[in-house]
Amino acid sequence: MAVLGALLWIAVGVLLLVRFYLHNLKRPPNYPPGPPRVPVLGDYALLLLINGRHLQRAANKLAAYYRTKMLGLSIAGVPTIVVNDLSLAREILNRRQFDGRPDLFMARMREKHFNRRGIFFTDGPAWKDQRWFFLRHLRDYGFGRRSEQYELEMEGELLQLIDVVQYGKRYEYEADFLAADGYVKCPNVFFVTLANAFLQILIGERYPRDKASTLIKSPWRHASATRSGLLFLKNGDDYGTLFSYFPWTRFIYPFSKKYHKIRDGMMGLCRFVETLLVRQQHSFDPEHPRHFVDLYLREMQRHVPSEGTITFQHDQLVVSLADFYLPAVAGTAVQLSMLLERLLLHPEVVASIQHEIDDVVGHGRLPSLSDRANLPYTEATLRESLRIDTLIPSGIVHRAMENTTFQGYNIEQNTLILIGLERVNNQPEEWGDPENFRPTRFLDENGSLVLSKDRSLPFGSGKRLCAGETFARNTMFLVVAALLQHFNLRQRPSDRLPDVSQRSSAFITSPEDFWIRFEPR
Ligand code: HEM
Repeated sequence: MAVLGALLWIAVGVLLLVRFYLHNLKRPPNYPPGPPRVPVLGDYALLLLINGRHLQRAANKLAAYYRTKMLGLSIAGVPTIVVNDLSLAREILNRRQFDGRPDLFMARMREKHFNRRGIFFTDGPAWKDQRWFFLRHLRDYGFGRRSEQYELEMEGELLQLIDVVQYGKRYEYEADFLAADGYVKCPNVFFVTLANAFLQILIGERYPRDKASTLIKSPWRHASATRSGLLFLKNGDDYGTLFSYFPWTRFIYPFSKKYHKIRDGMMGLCRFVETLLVRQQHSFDPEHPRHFVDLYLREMQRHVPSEGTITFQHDQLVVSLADFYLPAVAGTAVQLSMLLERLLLHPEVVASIQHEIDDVVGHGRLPSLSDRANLPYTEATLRESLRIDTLIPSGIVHRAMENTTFQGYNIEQNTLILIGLERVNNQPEEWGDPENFRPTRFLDENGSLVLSKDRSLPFGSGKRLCAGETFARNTMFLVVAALLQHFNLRQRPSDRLPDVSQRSSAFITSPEDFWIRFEPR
């Protein structure tokens, strides 16, 4: 009897082991090449071990080891595919089955009550309604078509920026980004300009220079809206962080520290958006919508929510607006800073841009969007910066919405899909010398811009293409052209040249904050 009992226990043990193996360790059939499945954290632990500061580069290393452009991983038991090739990336981003987003806890951390809201990390009808509404109504304000109003307002902001960097601090809060010796801190110096450009579109208001401290310093315990947003961008990661797979780890030190940075960052940003909304709601008249937020508030009134519908509600608006504010201000400021670092390393590029602007625009007025077509070298430099310094190294994670196949491999529903945008934009087979910052790669022998030469994907592609691409490109062009028309770039004599290999990467890639002087030409 005792032997029978022992045999029974052994059989149960073996069955449990087989079940554990099948569920946790065995790679799914016909799955892209990659490492064996590791229990618990899965390949996330492996990526952290290989390069914890840069998960996209860790995935590149694994892909090179397995000689594949499509790496099959398992992140805490969730099948995950990393695509590291331009044509595969284009193909997958343009297949509707891959337009989903996973329901990550990191994404839920962005909402007061941990609901899934906004545009970045939602899918299905709620995402479609939000994205459509935002783009439909922002299209006329520089998000699609050119907008006279946006361009006029931008001109005002740029004149102020030029004054700020040339004549220095006038208000106490400006000490945050203006030093007494005339040097300015990047990316902070761009926060007011970019926030005002965006807020004028959204709520028809800007913060004049004497009142712009709100955009830099927060009245609350935490950082300002933009710096709060940066906390989220610099502490989140491509895979959704550990909290997405084991939310309970947020209670355990040292993980709790990181958790609070992400959570407090997003709460700070949402609180800022809430205060903007309260002001608008007080004076809202549905008969006379004044700006985008009024149009949304009117839609909220019209929209009778059916059970389970979450579109056009207050909390949805807050997170969606945060999803626009975050890249429009924090993201664009970081991208501009990375470009300035490149320009410090390449004074010959600065000289060529200045030469072009002097020829085409002169000094009597600021460069405008009408000049863009006549400033191909400047435009090519911006494109080269977006390519070589890919802001979001793995894009925003996608989700397979149904069982399907891709390149002959089986892709299960709910597989996570990461597109190695940084790798794609720097793939040697595509670019020849991707490591060189060379704007002329986008020009022909006459110096004209050839758009077909720009195969980079800094903004993604397909239905989930960045919603702010046009706005970002236009705004960056205007800022860079205005600054280089007026100034040369100088570093402190004691500072070393930027080392772009030292940038860290989380949800976005970003350099350490640095100081620069805009010296009048
Ligand atoms: C240099 C600046 C920017 C870069 C490099 C960038 C890049 C990206 C990338 C790679 C994605 C993910 C695409 C995907 O899921 O496949 C994205 C999504 C998005 N971007 Fe941007 N972006 C920038 C600026 C902006 C601006 C200025 C805005 C709005 C004001 C914006 C709004 C969005 C939104 C709302 C999404 C989510 C789209 C969706 O899921 O449907 N971005 N961006």
